Amino acid sequence: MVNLTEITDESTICIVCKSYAPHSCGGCKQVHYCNKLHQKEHWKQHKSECRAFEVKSNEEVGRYLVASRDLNGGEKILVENPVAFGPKHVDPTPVCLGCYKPPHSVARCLKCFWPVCDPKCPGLTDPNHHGAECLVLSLNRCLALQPSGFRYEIITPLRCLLLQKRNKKKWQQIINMEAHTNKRGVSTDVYKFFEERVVSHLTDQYLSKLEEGALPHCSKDVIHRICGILDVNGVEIMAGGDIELIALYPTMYLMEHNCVPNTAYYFDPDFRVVVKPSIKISKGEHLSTTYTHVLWGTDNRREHLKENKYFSCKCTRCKDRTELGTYISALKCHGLPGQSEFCGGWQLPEDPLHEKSNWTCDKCSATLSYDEAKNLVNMLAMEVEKIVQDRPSVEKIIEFLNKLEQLLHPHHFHCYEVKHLLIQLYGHQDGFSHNDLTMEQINQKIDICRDLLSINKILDPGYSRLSLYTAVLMYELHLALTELQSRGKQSDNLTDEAKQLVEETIKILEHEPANSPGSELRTIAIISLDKLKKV
Ligand SMILES: C[S@@+](CC[C@H](N)C(=O)[O-])C[C@H]1O[C@@H](n2cnc3c(N)ncnc32)[C@H](O)[C@@H]1O
Repeated sequence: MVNLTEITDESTICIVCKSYAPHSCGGCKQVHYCNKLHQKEHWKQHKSECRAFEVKSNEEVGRYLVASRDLNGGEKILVENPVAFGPKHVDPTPVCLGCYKPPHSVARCLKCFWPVCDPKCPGLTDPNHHGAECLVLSLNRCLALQPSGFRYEIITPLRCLLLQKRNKKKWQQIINMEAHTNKRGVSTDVYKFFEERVVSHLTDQYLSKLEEGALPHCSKDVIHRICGILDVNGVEIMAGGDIELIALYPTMYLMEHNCVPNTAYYFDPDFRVVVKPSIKISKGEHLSTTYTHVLWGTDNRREHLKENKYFSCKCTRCKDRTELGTYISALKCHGLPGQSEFCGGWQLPEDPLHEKSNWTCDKCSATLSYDEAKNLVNMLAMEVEKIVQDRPSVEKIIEFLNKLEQLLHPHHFHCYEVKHLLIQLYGHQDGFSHNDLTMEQINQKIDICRDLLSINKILDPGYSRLSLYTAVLMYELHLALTELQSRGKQSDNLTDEAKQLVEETIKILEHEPANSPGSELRTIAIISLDKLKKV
């Protein structure tokens, strides 16, 4: 029978001498020491980094983080390892459970028979990766011999459950996270979904085969709670290629949501997270991140947050009809019925914090119902999705864009997406290489890039969430400026700007995971910068 207590605990390491470190800094709890002497020795260096924030709480948000001193863009305010991580509990990517690379088509773990990259993958016996859960998965090897015997959704919940034996502190950290269980009752769709996909399968196929008392807390309620905790607090990690994982971090999860976040984060190859301010943060300000997509309109963002994170966002961007002057949700006003001339105004939600607000024009008295506005945007969403998937000719995209701009503000998120596609095809599609473009087309590409960059600057001032979008815009803008130069539009300013744009592209993509589109663009940008320097 499996003895789960035999699996060893991790130790923390002294920052000074790398030996076992049972003490942590009382201020930030982020740095560990073997003894008081090393802590004292390290204080001179540590004091400027210590205690970047404190934990506070209020009724509306629960716990949140507040800057305990003025914070500058570059500094690391939090570096921490995950308490648990693994394949996503919803739509997981099949991975080798030892190293999270794609599994080999026939290689199997020799104990539990789950797919792996190589039976000798070191992570398979490491309890911080596959080692612990392998003991439980081995209890049902017969299932692993069936073609659909691997339900990756259960892995991360199982890893969380196993912490009650392996590391009580981490177990407490997880189980104390918010799960919004009261909004995920038995009759809800979310409950039914997890009951079917995770809870029953994990219980019936594996946990029921454990010795009685091997895992004291493994009832269906506890597993549902863990699924809620992963939904509400889990952070998605792009682990290279198309692989996405999910992780729970012991402090980072306390950061509240804001639709214009003031922090950015990235992961190192061991999934340690590093959080930095993306803009200057003054003492007393709340530290925030974004739980949703920055380029969605207010209605979509708030709906997503309500459904998945169980709160109604009331941030400055959500409160403002124009979304900080970007007009990213605005529709073109077509005036009052019977009116032949356009008033030149924009239809915006009358009260964006009201779930089904009417839309009113900012110039005339024309009004749209919530449903009329929503139906129009949803109908166009399908057309935009098709265009983005099919990537038709540049001519077709321009034609579609003209149609969109008859109905929407040129900054509307649908127009944004189509324009972002257009600037990647202008200069690269057959017959539209930069050489082939007319001056009008090059100038159009330049104008679109500048316009979209100005939106990104407002909605994501520190490039924390739109790094790839921004980097593509900067790189494409540099290509268009370089083409202008090559046509004899000599100007030192153009060269300087092109160089700065490539330098910025490289910087923005600094922490992109290997083999991702971001890291590929970064490599291309490094080569381009080299060429520009030679010119
Ligand atoms: C990842 S947790 C953050 C930590 C949480 N406040 C706690 O005390 O455990 C996400 C939850 O915090 C709350 N929250 C985060 N940002 C919020 C915001 N801007 N407004 C209201 N509630 C928020 C919501 O309950 C949300 O589901």
